[in-house]
Amino acid sequence: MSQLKQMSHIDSAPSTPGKFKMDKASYFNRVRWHTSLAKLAVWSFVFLAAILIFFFRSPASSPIQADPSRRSLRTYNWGGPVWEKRVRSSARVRSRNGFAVLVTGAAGFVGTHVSAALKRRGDGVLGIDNFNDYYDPSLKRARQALLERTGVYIVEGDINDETLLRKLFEVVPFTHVMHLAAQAGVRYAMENPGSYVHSNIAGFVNLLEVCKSVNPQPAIVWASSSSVYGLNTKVPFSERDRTDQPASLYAATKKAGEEIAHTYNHIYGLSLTGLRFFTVYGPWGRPDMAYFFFTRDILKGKAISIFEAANHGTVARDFTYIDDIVRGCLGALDTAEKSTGSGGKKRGPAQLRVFNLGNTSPVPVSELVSILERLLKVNAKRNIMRLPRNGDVQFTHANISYAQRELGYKPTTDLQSGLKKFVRWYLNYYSGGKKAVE
Ligand SMILES: O=C(O)[C@H]1O[C@H](OP(=O)(O)OP(=O)(O)OC[C@H]2O[C@@H](n3ccc(=O)[nH]c3=O)[C@H](O)[C@@H]2O)[C@H](O)[C@@H](O)[C@@H]1O
Repeated sequence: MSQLKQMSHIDSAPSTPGKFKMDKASYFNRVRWHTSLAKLAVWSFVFLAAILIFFFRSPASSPIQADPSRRSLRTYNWGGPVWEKRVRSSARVRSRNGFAVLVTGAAGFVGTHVSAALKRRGDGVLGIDNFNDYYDPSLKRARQALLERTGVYIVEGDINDETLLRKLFEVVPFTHVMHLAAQAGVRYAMENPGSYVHSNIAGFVNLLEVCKSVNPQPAIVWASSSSVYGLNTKVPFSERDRTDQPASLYAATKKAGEEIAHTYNHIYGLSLTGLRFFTVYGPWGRPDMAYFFFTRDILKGKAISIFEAANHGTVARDFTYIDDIVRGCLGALDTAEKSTGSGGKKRGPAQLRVFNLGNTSPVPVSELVSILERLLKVNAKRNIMRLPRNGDVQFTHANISYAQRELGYKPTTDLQSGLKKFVRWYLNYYSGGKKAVE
């Protein structure tokens, strides 16, 4: 700065002492020099501002705009002695013969409930979740806070991050993995197909790659879906039925997951149990599911679309309450045999299972709405619509005898009782419990 001042002073000094002669060329040069300096400063500022706006733009608020590639570009902070201590402490087993379980998708609906239940009974639990914005991430943060109070730590990261997964297994020799991280939702698959491939296929393969190579290999229980039954018409759906006509890309990725599980079991001796969940609902549920947004819209006085099939055919679901699903998940973990491989090689045949976890009593969607109307004491504005061709199937109905026999699975909650608990939670969570439930 002082150098600059000095230079300009020397430049403006009269060439002949006593006579000040204006040197036009040097004056204009100086003015030009100042102007270009100002221009440079302005352009640098604009350029910097553009870069800042690009990087710190707020994320897309609607799930429809969410971009999985942007999600996968996110970097997460992990590592260091304090972090490792937290991981170890969360995964510490506190009961005799308890498990050390890595729960993927721990900030998700089922993940939160399963993690809490495992922790309650003394198992060590560590969660991992990428907190993506498919639906309101603040709900995921609230679930995280809930789990933190019970001593479950959720590592923020993606199941596609191999380095992170390897690190987790280095810090904790997990005996089990409860794999619930997934891109869920049947209809959204038409809008963002890449996110299903990213989470349900690439993410699953990455997880299995890590699991097959660690010693000891963990046993894996993971979430498949009732949607693999696709366009089947024979009910109730049995695990022995065909699953080769999926109606959505979501269903196709879950079906692919079942085949991928077969491969890793066959080649590497990984113990794998797939659970076909049937439309799980309950407190802390997913806002993209019909029972959840019907509740929100009915309360707002907004019309809801109720789907029906051709010729006024009923659309129905085998809605399954979260606590029943949690019992099924724990039953699957408790009966999972050890993986048989080591050093990335199979050493003997390993367990491979698939179970339906449903309620065995399908309820028409119109009946679901009637129950909600009674609980909320508000009449819904019903807009009856033909079932769109965007991945939905007309009905689901689980045969659960295999899970009953092998896992001791026995659902006990009917839709009316389960929705009552959901509505109570919903009103409490969103409006401070001001509205009453019958
Ligand atoms: O069972 C499963 O495997 C799947 O269950 C649900 O999928 P879905 O049964 O389609 O659940 P919702 O999206 O909540 O729909 C429930 C019912 O409401 C109907 N619906 C949905 C939306 C709407 O606007 N109107 C309407 O009538 C659907 O056709 C369906 O019959 C989940 O969203 C999937 O992630 C899960 O894998």
